[in-house]
Amino acid sequence: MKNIPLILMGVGGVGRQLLQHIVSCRSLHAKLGIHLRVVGVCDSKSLVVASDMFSMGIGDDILLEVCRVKLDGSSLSTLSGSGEFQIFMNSEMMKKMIDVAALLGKSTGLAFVDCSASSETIGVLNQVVDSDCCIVLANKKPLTSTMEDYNKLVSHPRRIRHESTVGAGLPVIASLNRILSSGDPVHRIIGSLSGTLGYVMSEVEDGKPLSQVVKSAKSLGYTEPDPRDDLSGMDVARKALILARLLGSHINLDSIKIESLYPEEMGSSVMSTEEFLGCGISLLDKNIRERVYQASLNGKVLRYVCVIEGSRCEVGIQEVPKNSPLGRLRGSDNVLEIYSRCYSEQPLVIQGAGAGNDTTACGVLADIIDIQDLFS
Ligand SMILES: NC(=O)C1=CN([C@@H]2O[C@H](COP(=O)(O)OP(=O)(O)OC[C@H]3O[C@@H](n4cnc5c(N)ncnc54)[C@H](OP(=O)(O)O)[C@@H]3O)[C@@H](O)[C@H]2O)C=CC1
Ligand SMILES: N[C@@H](CC=O)C(=O)O
Repeated sequence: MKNIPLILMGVGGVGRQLLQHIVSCRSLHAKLGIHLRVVGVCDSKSLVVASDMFSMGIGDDILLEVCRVKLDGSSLSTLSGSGEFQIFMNSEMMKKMIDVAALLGKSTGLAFVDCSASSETIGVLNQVVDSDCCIVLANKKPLTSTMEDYNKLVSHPRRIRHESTVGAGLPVIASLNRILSSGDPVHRIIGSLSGTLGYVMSEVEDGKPLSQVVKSAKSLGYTEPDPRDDLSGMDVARKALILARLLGSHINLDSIKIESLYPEEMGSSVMSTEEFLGCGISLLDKNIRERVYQASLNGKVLRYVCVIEGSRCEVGIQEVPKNSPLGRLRGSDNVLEIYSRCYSEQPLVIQGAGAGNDTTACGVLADIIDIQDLFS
């Protein structure tokens, strides 16, 4: 049986769903000759590490209790069953993860799975690649930091997987890698890459107020922890940057033209997420309703579109024909058109659910299985 030891960072919507998938896929994975051994799980404050990380990992009953505890909003330090695991808090966490990476990385191998939404994980990830660890990301921030961080993280392409950073569970990165590795140059990507903004645009088009729709998107697990990351266009810009860098552009986030759906006065330095959702956002209802109406007069609909073409990389609202691939998009679906030498007249089109905890966690799990060859 091939053992894949892993540490999960982030047990929010996606991380919890991943743990549940890992537990429920035990017999399927056993048939494939694979065992996923979870040796550590952390959130923003605590790290739980298996006492016997070389052969046992954290038991499934405890992994499911981790999910229950986090869903209740409690701290991981309230977990029962001491002896099987140890808990490290705050500043001890990072040191412990790097120690575990040094112990397991070059012996059994170890995968760090980042399902957080934080840029604080970049420091750990940068260090554990030096211990030959693998990295699997749903979190876009590590790949959208500086070019130096990016180059370090992708320096061993076999050891990094990040399919869920763009299009959730859709095979976007894998498809692009296949095209690029065959020498077929990609010259244009256009698409709708935000499940939240796709859902928002199609629901607003159906007459619902933006403020109500964004709250639904949050409760459906589509938004970032702070939905302003979606509404500012920043989350789509991160996806665009990941794609542009994959195509070979040496650009940073500040090279991307980004249209925000809210003004600076509603930014995170001015009001909390709760204040924004409680009263700020309803002030945006009228403007978007008018824009939708104006577009409809021309037989068009609004979509939040990402365009990458040569050195041009921009994300923002466009009026598109109702009866076009972008215009027909509904709900949280993403669509991506890829134009290359082989796909010149008719693009390669990838479409489907582009957000949600289940599909995202499936994408992460498939990435972990995809690196199985690196483990014994
Ligand atoms: N939801 C979706 O449809 C998709 C999400 N993604 C990405 O998946 C990631 C997770 O999203 P989601 O689960 O919705 O987010 P949540 O906000 O639900 O969960 C985030 C988790 O990360 C933890 N965390 C925060 N800081 C750190 C840190 N420094 N170290 C370790 N853990 C930390 C949080 O801890 P605490 O509980 O203590 O706050 C929380 O458990 C995001 O990066 C998102 O962009 C990607 C594709 C689709
Ligand atoms: N908030 C994101 C989640 C996936 O990356 C989105 O809405 O697309």
